[in-house]
Amino acid sequence: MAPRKKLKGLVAATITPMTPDGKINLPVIHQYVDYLVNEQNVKNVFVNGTTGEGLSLSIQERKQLAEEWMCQGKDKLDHVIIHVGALNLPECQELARHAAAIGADGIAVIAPFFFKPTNKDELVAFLQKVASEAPEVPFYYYHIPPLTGVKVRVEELLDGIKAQIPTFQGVKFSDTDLLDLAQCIHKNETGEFEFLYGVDEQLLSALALGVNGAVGSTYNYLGRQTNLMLQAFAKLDFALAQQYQFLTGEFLNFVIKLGFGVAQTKAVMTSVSGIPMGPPRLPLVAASSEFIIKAKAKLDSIVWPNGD
Ligand SMILES: CC(=O)N[C@@H]([C@@H](O)[C@H](O)[C@H](O)CO)[C@@H](O)CC(=O)C(=O)O
Repeated sequence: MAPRKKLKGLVAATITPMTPDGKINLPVIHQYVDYLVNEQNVKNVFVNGTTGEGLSLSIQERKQLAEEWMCQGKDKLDHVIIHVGALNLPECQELARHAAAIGADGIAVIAPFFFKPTNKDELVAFLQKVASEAPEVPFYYYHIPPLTGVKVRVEELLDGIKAQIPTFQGVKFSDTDLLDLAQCIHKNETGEFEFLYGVDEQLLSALALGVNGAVGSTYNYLGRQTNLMLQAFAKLDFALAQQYQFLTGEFLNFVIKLGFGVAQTKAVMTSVSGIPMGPPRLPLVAASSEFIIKAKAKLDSIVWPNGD
């Protein structure tokens, strides 16, 4: 087997394009891949996660989307990570086997959040049963306590994890607890695990702690500017890196006040890229036209450093 390319840099948490009548819109993905690669310089994707409304899709739809991303991303994308988390173990396992069969570069799993694991051992037991169905595929734990309500600290979860989950590759860390994140990276002295940060408005702080990359919704349409922030950081030009973070933050601060979630992300992406992302699926409802106009005007008003 060829040595695995290390996952670093930006990963777009993909949106699931939908038709106006609410079906998944697979033909759009070809254009979507080209847009990410050519316009945003983003070559990694995280499919069927939060932004992709993964938990609102049927198993069949999730498989079709995973297949389409693999097919359209071939020779264009570096990493296609498929989120296979669900509320029940058999569905997670089925999706993990499917992701392995289609050659996914990694799988990720959130904690189940109806009946929740109450401690590290229960959570790891669940993750292990999913990971073992795809024994050749790198496994990421998707930590997103604001949505799952599962607050097991990741630094605890890491202790002994490789013995229980030999494919354990890292964590998609979508939480603001930077103490937990810092302790994870501190424990990862040998660098065997990857940490991908998931709170886009705070990425610069996570870079300072040593994360390998980031998975997020805004890298769909602010990937180019965020990549420039990563470059500035790598060159130790912290003042420039801060400017980029402040400006992406200015946009997010503005839209968060208006009410910002996956439905609004779909609308912003449609308006920035011109690719029709369609409406979200219930219980989410489409962004208002007032939101779309205000968000677009805000984005257009931002003056990026060096005219980028
Ligand atoms: C709660 C949430 O949706 N968080 C987003 C962020 O990218 C978020 O949209 C961004 O930081 C703006 O707040 C990601 O962490 C989600 C994500 O990566 C995914 O779709 O799987």
